Amino acid sequence: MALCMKTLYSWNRRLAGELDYRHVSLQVAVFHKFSACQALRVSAESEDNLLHREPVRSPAKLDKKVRAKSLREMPGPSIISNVIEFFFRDGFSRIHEIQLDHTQRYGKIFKSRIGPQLVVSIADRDMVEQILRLEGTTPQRGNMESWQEYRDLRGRSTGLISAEGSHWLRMRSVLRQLIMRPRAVAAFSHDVNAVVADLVCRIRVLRGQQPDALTVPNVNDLFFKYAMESAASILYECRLGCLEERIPQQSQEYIAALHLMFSSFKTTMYAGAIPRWLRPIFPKPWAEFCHSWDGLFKFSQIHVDQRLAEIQEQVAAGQEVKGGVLTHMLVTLEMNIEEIYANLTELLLAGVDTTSFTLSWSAYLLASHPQVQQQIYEEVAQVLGHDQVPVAEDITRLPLIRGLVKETLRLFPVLPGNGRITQEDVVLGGYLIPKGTQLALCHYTTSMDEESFPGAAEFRPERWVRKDASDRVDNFASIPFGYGIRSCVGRRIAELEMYLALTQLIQKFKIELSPLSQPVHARTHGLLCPGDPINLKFVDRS
Ligand code: HEM
Repeated sequence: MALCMKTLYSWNRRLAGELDYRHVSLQVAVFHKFSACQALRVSAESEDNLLHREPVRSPAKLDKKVRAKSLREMPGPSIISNVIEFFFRDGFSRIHEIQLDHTQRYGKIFKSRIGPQLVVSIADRDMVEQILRLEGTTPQRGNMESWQEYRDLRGRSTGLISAEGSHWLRMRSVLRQLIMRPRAVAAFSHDVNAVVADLVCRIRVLRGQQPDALTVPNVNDLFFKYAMESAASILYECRLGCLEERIPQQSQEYIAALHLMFSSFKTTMYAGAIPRWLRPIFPKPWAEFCHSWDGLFKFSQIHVDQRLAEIQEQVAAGQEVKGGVLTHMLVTLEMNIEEIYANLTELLLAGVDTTSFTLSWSAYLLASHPQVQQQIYEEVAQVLGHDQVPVAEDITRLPLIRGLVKETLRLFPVLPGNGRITQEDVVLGGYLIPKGTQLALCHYTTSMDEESFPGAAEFRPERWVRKDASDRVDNFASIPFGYGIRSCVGRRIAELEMYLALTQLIQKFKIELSPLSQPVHARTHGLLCPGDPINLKFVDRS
């Protein structure tokens, strides 16, 4: 399955009659999308080189006695079957299902190829672990050429998602200090709770507008605004007004730019896939791609500049400068101003849809499983009573709330797959994988593995609750935030936002399916998202 982007690219190139595949610029505009597609790679080596690399004895790190097979011997779907799957059977919206299907057909390691491009998909917990544990200091996910091209064009910096090598490492170490340390993130509880309070008010307003006075239609729209507002309150240290009746113009423009980036699958895909020389003939995708980035950067710049001006005024008045993430960045200048713009842009971009889809799925799963919801409610009521507002420290006493989020992300991993480029030769599943190969880590498939998760199709948050200290519930079969040095830098922020919102929603409301709701199925639109609107009733607990 690991093929969607390549397939598309190749298709375009074939249509154009171009046969030189060597400088493929296959990239998706949005990193999360691209990871989910699992297919974007610019091979440093031609397919010939990769496929005909002679089988060798395994490298020293791996089993020395086993003779490794070459990639030529690895099974996988043919080019033509992928073209049919993706272009004639709407494969782009079923990437997660195709991942499962290909694993069943070809095994837990298989290759997909188009021309010189090759992706090796891995759908095995232990192999995923092996790869991620072998990572060096600056792991690479995949090619980010069109992101880089936009930044070069506008004289912008790369941020954490798009940067590589030592530049990435330097910025990562700054951000890690600011948003990954548990104590630093716990300090944001108050800001996030202010947004949760607005979310609760908004739910009351929205349901009041419905005939039954209970239903909130399309909860993802609401959770999108919550995720954006709460991420901005932490990162930009200000409120955007997304949960107000009338959203301020500036925030509306940002939402439009974000929607353009995320919702327009074609924009993000074709921008990277269409070769530069074809842009005069098909100008729209690249133009939309740039337009969307312009909007996202503009928004960050306005907020960063605003905070900078405030700090300058405080300094001029001899006042002490206090603040959070942005203030720290602006005062210490461990990153230059362009890097600050770029990182805030990319952090917000990465943090909104991911969190809002997970919240939507969690609410949907709770509504579909009233007994599980009751169990979690009882835990919340026991620990916090009916009106104590939770803070980060309380979450350790709410194992089922944590289990709820983990189980939601196991069933609906927002990124159903992720990418890595091998930085040295490795032997994996008996095959020699040469340095420079694009790997697709099939997280959706490993999450559904019965051996790792008995009753894998069932929603069981309690499976994540440790019975005692020796009970190991974490494993590489479900790593929704990735693993290791290049894992999600926003994980703790996302978790805080989700824990605090879900705890209060469960405390205040009984969440039920609305009769307006049809069963909701997942589809891939870059990320794994609800394929239909989720309409839920929020019934007051009191
Ligand atoms: C449910 C919510 C989220 C999920 C499931 C998620 C998942 C992921 C995953 C799987 C990766 C790739 C990790 C890897 O390659 O090993 C990633 C990277 C990243 N995420 Fe998240 N994410 C979420 C929320 C957020 C939030 C709220 C932010 C920002 C505040 C954020 C910012 C980022 C950034 C900047 C990267 C790139 C890190 C790097 O390359 O160093 N994410 N995320």
